[in-house]
Amino acid sequence: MESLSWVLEGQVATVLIQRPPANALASGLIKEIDAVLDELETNSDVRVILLKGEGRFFSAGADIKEFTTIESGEEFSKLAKKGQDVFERMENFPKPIIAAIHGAALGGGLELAMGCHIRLVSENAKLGLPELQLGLVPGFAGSQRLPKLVGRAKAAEMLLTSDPISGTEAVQWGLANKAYPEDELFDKAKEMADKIAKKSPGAMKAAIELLSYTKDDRFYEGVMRESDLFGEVFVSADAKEGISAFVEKREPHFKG
Ligand SMILES: C/C=C/C(=O)SCCNC(=O)CCNC(=O)[C@H](O)C(C)(C)COP(=O)(O)OP(=O)(O)OC[C@H]1O[C@@H](n2cnc3c(N)ncnc32)[C@H](O)[C@@H]1OP(=O)(O)O
Repeated sequence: MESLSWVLEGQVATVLIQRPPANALASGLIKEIDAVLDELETNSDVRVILLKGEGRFFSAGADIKEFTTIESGEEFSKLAKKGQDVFERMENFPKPIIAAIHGAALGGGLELAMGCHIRLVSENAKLGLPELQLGLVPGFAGSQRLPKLVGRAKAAEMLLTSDPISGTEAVQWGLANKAYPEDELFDKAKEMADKIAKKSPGAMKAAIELLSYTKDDRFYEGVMRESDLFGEVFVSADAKEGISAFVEKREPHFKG
């Protein structure tokens, strides 16, 4: 694997995203996450998974530079579907997955974190879905998971303003479980992972299966619609402007 590694400490597998400078989720990295899940699922020494990012951020989202190489809306929708499937697999994964988020979890990075069962954050982390700043919409099920966690009004604010919230706010808003000073985050996350790892694997698997019944058919309809709209919006002139503006490090000017 190029951008992902994992190490077993006790019964906890710590998975590290290693794709400098921003741990951007290129399509290859999403496939690597899927492949790592295969390994972790069958390895009976692994009881709990702790996911974190190397460097300055957890993950700054899908790889915006890779977007410039995608030509059709269909291809873009396909990219979204792959991310949706992998993050859905994570949410239903038979072993608990904890995200330890420092720096930033933006766009696809936050969608990855929302696919985890528990989110621990640094107080100063930035969490958001800034896709509209690029002339896009979320594509990895964020449009459906975020309102379930924070409610529709706060999700609307986060989507429409593109402004991130801090780790401290994320806990107040129900998006994250606990916030810590950044230098304590990984130790605290490992402590929680070790505690959970002592539980019965069979009971943990059953508990996770039970949690999945809180999602209804509308969620899956919304996720399908999201990948369609992700592709439709991508072919607009505004999306081209938003993506170019990011690459050129300037403000976008959307004409509609
Ligand atoms: C379906 C999913 C869709 C999506 O996920 S769309 C993407 C949503 N994410 C975003 O829009 C976040 C974009 N990034 C940012 O807002 C900022 O960056 C940060 C807040 C994460 C960090 O800001 P700062 O500390 O000022 O650093 P910096 O110079 O902007 O970034 C460092 C390097 O990282 C690259 N980078 C950051 N995010 C991404 C990304 N998402 N895809 C590709 N590259 C990214 C930059 O370009 C730059 O690189 P260089 O040093 O070569 O100029």
